[in-house]
Amino acid sequence: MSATATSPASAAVLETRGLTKSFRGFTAVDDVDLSVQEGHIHALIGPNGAGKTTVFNLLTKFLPPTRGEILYRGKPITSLKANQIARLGLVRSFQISAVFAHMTALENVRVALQLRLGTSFHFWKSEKTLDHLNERAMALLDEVGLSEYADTLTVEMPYGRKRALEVATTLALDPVMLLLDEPTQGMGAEDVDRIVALIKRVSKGRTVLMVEHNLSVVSRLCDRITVLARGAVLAEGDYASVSNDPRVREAYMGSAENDAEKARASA
Ligand SMILES: Nc1ncnc2c1ncn2[C@@H]1O[C@H](COP(=O)(O)OP(=O)(O)OP(=O)(O)O)[C@@H](O)[C@H]1O
Repeated sequence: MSATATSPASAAVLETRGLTKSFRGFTAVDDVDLSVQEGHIHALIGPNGAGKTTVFNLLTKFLPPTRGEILYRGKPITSLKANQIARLGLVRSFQISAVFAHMTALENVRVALQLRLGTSFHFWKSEKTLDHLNERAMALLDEVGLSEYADTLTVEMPYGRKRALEVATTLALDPVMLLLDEPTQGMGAEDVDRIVALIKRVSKGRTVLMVEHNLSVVSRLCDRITVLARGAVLAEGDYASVSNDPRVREAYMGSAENDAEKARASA
């Protein structure tokens, strides 16, 4: 989606300016300027230790920055807490703890819907309200392809399906923007394909920022990619441009060499 000529800044949903995080003198994230455009699926990639998780944790308020600013639709949100940005529509997904193992898939989505509505217990005693909730929860399960798992205990669901359930519980919060932390981590090829299709589907009308190691997933899904190396932005662009960038190739190779060196040293 391109910015209009008159208001180029207004198309950014999430931005950072000079975002920096130091851990006892070690700068893990160094002066990062990021701009995620409305409607994009944007990936944060980079070799091991590049600072991806730290940036993600800063954006989702799991960590406070040492310096810099975070803006949502042009307004500073640097000092807001995770629940406050969730209320603005910025919702983090893919935390396996976000679903309750001993509840069914349907119950999990219903709890997420109740959390969003946040109304009193008394309110939930109405049969009509409960019916409405069940309907909405079933629709969300259907959206992520889990209708047939509605009455299955989460603990008994295959790993890939649990992650799809997390997407359903996230959608229950009605996000404007989804923040996904390694959505295909630990998955086999079949589950990866399913999650790719799912992210494509649920990204319609939304903005997505994801940290992802699997470059094939990134190439299939993402409109824009920011490559981090040693805490700083090394390159940015679409998949073709960043994957052909010699600096990006070198950063990945360098990290592979470092890993090999570490492995040799510890052998
Ligand atoms: N709490 C912390 N205390 C000290 N150093 C940290 C902390 N968290 C991260 N780091 C360091 O910051 C750097 C960036 O780490 P981060 O986990 O953000 O990288 P990453 O790109 O997500 O890596 P990976 O792909 O391996 O998950 C690393 O050198 C890491 O050791």
